[in-house]
Amino acid sequence: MVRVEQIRKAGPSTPVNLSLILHELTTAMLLRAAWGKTRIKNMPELLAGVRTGIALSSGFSVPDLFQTWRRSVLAAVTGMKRGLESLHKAVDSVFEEVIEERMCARAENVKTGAENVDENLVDVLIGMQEKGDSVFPIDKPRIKAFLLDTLAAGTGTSGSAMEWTMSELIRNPKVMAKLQEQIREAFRGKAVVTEGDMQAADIRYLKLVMKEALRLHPPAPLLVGRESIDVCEVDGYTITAKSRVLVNVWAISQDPKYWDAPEEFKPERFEKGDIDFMGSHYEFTPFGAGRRMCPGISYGLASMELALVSLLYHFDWSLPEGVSELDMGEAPGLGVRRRSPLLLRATPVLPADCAE
Ligand code: HEM
Repeated sequence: MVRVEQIRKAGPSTPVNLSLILHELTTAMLLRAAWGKTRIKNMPELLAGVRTGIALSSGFSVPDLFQTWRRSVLAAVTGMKRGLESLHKAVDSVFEEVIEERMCARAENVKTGAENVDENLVDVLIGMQEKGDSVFPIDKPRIKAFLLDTLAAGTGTSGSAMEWTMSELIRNPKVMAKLQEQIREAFRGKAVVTEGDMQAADIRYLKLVMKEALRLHPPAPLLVGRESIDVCEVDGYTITAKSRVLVNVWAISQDPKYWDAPEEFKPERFEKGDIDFMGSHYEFTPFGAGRRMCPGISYGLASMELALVSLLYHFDWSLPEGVSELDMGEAPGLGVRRRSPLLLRATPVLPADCAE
């Protein structure tokens, strides 16, 4: 799971770039689930294209302010059209190759009568295309759009959630110590912690820590933009029909109207009460709400739990020598990423030590 060996190799005195490790990990995990491999050719181009797509599809853009023919003219003038075309060029050939490869593998399996034991998301989508669904027909462009959506929505978000959680734990050593104690107690003596171990253990404090990190650092702070269907009034402002609406989850989840000492990292605030992130408590919606709510919530939470447990079970974490305070600044942009990479020292803790 987490590159425990890679981190261990760095030794306790060399800081590891945890931001990089976590983002590579989430991308590799998603690629494996989506199309069955963790590395592909043109990977940097693909990931750069995905980032461009996120930037172009989120936030404010001048063409959005107009609803007439001016929108398409402005899209050309402001470079938005050019950006979308280069994004298409970067990602389309990669997706084309992946789909072709899986189609050949499926055809080969049919020919030889072999079972597809490693079925992945692309296989499932091709299967749906072959069956033909009259209500929700799937064709190749839709498969590509689905892959792009999953890659864009599922990698940066999980990686960012993990790196902010580790950042808050470093800043709050008592919380880190309490969590590590529970994790090491739950998995006493195990050489590695597996998904099965995690399900059996159900470490409640970890869930509270993750909730609190997502409250302070929601990875998609403005959610996915909505369009109003009818004219409506909010706080005395008239919102016309077909307006682009952005919901500022970041501000809402730090609003003192709903949260006591909102700027403090206090996982215990979730101990009592039933606030969860399933979209029915509007003061806390890091995964959004309603029909466009994150469909990857279970996958995202499970991978976050497993990565955090591995990091906290196997290592003690500290700031690099000579650094007394962690930079908690956010990078400009619409995803809330750290301004500087998270560099930390990792001191290995042997499973045998956890059994003491
Ligand atoms: C901690 C991790 C994650 C967080 C915090 C997160 C958060 C979100 C949020 C806030 C939205 C927008 C919801 C709305 O507007 O109501 C969203 C949409 C989405 N998420 Fe996630 N997500 C995470 C992980 C994932 C993963 C791992 C996947 C895929 C495996 C995924 C797939 C998607 C998809 C496909 C959408 C819909 C995009 C669209 O509507 O076009 N997410 N996510």
